[in-house]
This record gives sequence, structure tokens and C-alpha cells, in this order.
Amino acid sequence: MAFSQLQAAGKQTSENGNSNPNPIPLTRDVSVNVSRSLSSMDKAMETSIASTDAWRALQEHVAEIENTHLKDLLADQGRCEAMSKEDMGLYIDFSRQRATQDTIKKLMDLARAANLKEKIDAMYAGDHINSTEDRAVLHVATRARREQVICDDGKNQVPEVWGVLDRIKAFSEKVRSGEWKGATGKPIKNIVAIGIGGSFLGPLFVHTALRTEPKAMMQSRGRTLRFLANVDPIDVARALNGLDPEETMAVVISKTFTTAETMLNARTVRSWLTSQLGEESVAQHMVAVSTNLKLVKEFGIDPENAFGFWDWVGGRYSVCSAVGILPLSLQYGFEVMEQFLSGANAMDDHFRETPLESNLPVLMGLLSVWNISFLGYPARAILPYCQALSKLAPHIQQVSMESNGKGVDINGNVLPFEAGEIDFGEPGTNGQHSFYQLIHQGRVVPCDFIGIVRSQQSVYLKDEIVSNHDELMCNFFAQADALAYGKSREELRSQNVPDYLIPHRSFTGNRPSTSLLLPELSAYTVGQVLALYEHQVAVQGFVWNINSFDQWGVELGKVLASRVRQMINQSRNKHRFVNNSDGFNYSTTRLLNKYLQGKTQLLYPEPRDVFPAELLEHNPL
Ligand SMILES: O=P(O)(O)OC[C@H]1O[C@](O)(CO)[C@@H](O)[C@@H]1O
Repeated sequence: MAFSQLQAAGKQTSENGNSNPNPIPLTRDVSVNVSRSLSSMDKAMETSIASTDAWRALQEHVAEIENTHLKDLLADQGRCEAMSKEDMGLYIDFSRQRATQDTIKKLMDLARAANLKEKIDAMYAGDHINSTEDRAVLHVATRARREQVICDDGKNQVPEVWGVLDRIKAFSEKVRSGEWKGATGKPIKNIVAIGIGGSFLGPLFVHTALRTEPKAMMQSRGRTLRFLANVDPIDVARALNGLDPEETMAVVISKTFTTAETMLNARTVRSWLTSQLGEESVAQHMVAVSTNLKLVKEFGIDPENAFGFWDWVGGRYSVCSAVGILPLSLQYGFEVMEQFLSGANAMDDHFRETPLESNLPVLMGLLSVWNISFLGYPARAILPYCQALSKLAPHIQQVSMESNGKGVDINGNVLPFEAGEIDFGEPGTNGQHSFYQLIHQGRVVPCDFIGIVRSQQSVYLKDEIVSNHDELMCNFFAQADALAYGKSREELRSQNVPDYLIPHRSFTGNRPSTSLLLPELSAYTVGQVLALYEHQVAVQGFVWNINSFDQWGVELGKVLASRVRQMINQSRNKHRFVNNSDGFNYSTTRLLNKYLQGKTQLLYPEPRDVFPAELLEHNPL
């Protein structure tokens, strides 16, 4: 079946009819949107997954689940066993989700109604499922084994992928061994990776995950990897502070090589380098990762020192391409990164080959659709009990929210329900002392608890009854049960809690979570976790029938920023403030003028060609 036919997923089993028996307003309130004509809404409903029998069966099923409590569901051992899955060393326990085996069955029906399997296959087959950009979605090819065949437009992409990986291996070994010299003959010890969004968050997540992993740690001894993402000059100062330019290499990472923030940061770092090492130093001190090798050359970076990737890799899915593998290989060595790629590849195989019923990303994806679209819980907290995973949530935030934060389906019809998920998170136990209060007694936020069996670091003090990592993990186990079971008023009374405190100290429980247990946090398992979450997000999008692989929503702000940029430039050059004829609304005009007035009172430096390196020297951070 062609992908365009798959997109009409809901239609095939549609029975028409827009009624939503669910008491929770989970479908959009269309009455308030006057600009949306009835006929377009009818069309949207007709073609939507929300019009299928499977969707309606789940809506009706909500009432049954509302009559259950997790403390009872957890007493059913058969259910718990059926709702726990283990594969590739990963153990995932879904038994604390507000779902029964019947819910899972109904979700499987939904998956079939959405043509989920066919859509997964279409992705691996290189169909242009990113239809608004007419692109294949093949990040799985970036971690394919050498012998795999993954085609775009009939051409196997894997040899090219490995062509770049082989170059990264050779280049990173040259730099790490000291054979590659900086402009003054010193070896390169520091890497500054300049990029934003998908060209930053994935690599930062993996770097943070590996910093304390024993093998990676050994491999990175004496080396520094820093990231420069924000266009804020404060971020420049923090990224460069204390680095010796003679020993520093900048890796400019940008799929398009046009992103305003990255390009200004790249020019700033170039200025920092050349002001101290001379114009010619760019050749030894700046390299690039991009799909736009023409612009890389125009920037002044030797094409020999540029590492390409392809338009079939979305920015937020690009960490396994040169985007992540180049800076991370420079820091940890290619061998470590190859392990990471293998882990992601193992999860890719699992996703493609495992029946839906025991497919980990499919189950995670379907249960999150259940939580969001049926139970009405739009947020999810990602809570790793492992400090090394502290950048997982910020990365998945982009993967998930930029992918599925959409208002129309893949055919352009307004969605009759809210898609997307609000993702956030912090490592435990830090989060417990921050936002867990809300999760326990306020809003219901489904949680992903992630625990590790063997910690990257081991501390066990002599007089303590458990090791430090055991102490951390006590909380991993306790929190999931605290959310599920809660604490009743009766229990509190039996503990002689005074009446006036009982409402404050009781917990409703019945708050869903998933528990993931990894044997260890190695480069390999980091790859598995990455691909698990990437595919979960794809499953959500496939079911909602949206295009998870474009991101038009980020464009408007960029266009408006460029108008403001021109205005500020004019105001500086012509020494004037914004007036009514400049085309800004009243509020923005006033805000801009407040800003410009404030700036005139500052001793503002004249624009100059070189980066004020002395600012760093005089202001050690
Ligand atoms: O890699 P580039 O082209 O600089 O883009 C950076 C990021 O900007 C976005 O296009 C929008 O935020 C992301 O999708 C992307 O990851």
C-alpha cells in the first residue's frame, strides 16, 4: 500500500459520526473557532483516526478504567506479568499504567486501524513520509550495520553513511593522537561544538550520559568537550572561558548552515580564534557538520574538514549522524561511539521486527496515546534515577514536542483532538525536591521512571547500610508505588493523624507510570534508550496520523525576529527610535523603545571585527 493510502488510515474503518461519549473534553472544542468551517471539520472527522471503531471503543472503555484503581490492578499478578516486557536486556514494566489487558487489546486494534505496522515499514522502506518536505525519514540508516541495505529513491544509503563514519574515525584518531596540530603546532585538546536544537541537544544528552562511564571516561582523559548553543553572548563566554585557542577546535554543526544563532556563534568563535592565531588558523581549528557543504565552503571551512549528512535525517533525529558522532568521537574515541550506534541499531531492529504486542516503543507509544487522547493527561515526566541521564528529558522534549506538536493531520485537515505531549523531567532524586509535589497531590502526570542496575560509579561507605546507588534506587522503586497506591484517609486515621491534617496528608494514588530498568548505562544502552524514545514518538505520530518529521511551527518567530533585527540595526545606524510607521504594534513599539533607550545609556562597544578576547581574560567566570 502506498504511503498516501496509509495516511487515510481512519477512513477505512470509519463509520462516520462525531459523537464523543467521553465525558472529558478530549476532542477539540470546535465551536469556539469561527474560522473553521463545518465542512472542513466534517472532513477532518471523517478521515481522522478519531472516527474509527477502534478509537470509539477506547473512548467507551475509559468509563471502565475510571472505575478501577491501580492498587487493585497491581494486585492481579497475571496482569502485571503480561504488562512487563523484557528484550535486549531492557526491562519495561507497564503495570502501573491505568490500563488492563483489555486496554492493550483495544490499543492494538487502534494500531491496526492506524496502519501502524505499514507506516513503520514505509519509514524503513524510505517512502517520503515527511510529505510536506518530500523527504524520506531514515535516521535508522545513520546507525545501520555496514551490510544493511536502506534505500532512499532506490539508492542504498548505508555505504555513504559508513563513508562518513570512516572519515570521522580517521579524523578523530588523527586529532586524538596529536598527529593533527593546531596553528602553533600544539595538539588539540578542547572541542567546542557550536549548534542549536537538534544540532545540540542530542549530542549534549549523549555526552552527559558518557562523561562518567568508566571506559568513556578513560578515553576522554585530558580532553574537554563544550557546547555553544544559545546566541546569548553569555553562552559564548561560558563556552570559551579558560580555553587556550591554540589547543581548541570548533565544530560548527548545522544541518542547513543558515540557522541565525549558530552562524553568529560560529563567526564569533572564528573571530576569537583568528584574533589570536591569525586568519589562516581556521583550517586547523574549525571543522563543520552539515548537509549544506556549499555554505560550509563559503564560510571558509575547508571542504576536506566538513562532514556531511543527508536531508533524510531530521535535525532532532540526527545525533547518530556526524552531528553527534564527530564531536563525541573527538572526545571519547570512535570505538565508544560505535557501541552507541550498535545500541541504537539493536533497538531499530526490534522496532521493525517485533510483533506489536511485545514491541517496546510501540507499547510505550500506544500507552502514551491512551494517556493523552483518552485519559486526558497531556504531559509526561521523564525521571531518570541516574545523573548521567540528566539531559535525556531536554533532548526528548525536542524530539517529542517538535515532532508531534501539530494542529493538522498529514493531509492538512485540522485535527479533531489535541495531539502532542508536554514533556519535561529531571533526574531523581533532584526532581523529588522540586516538582513531585504536583505529581503526587496535584495534577496527574504520567511518569517514566528510569533506573540502572549497575551504576557507572560505585560508592559504598563502611558504616552505611546500603550503597549510595542503592539509596538512589530506593527512591526509584518507592516513587512509582507512592504514585500508584497513594495513602487513604483511613490509613492516616489509623496512624492517629489529626483530623484537620488528613485532607492535606492524603494521596489519591492511581497515578500512572512506567518503569524502565537498564542493566547498566553504557554507550550501547544509551543508544538503545535514544532509539526507544525516538520510535515511541514516531508511534504516537503514526497513530494520530500527523507528520512527525516537519517543524513549520518554528518558522514564524524566525521571520519576525529578522524584522526586529533590521529595526535595531537601523536604530543604531540612524540613532532613532521606533515609530508608528515602522510597522510594529503598539506594545512591541514600546517594548523596543524601552530596550533601545536602555541601551543608549550603556557604554556599548562599537562593532569590531575581532572577538573581545580580553573580556574573557578580565572577567574570569
Ligand atoms: O541544524 P540546523 O539547520 O542549524 O537547525 C537547528 C534546529 O533548528 C530547527 O530547525 C528549529 O528549531 C530544528 O529542527 C533544528 O534541529
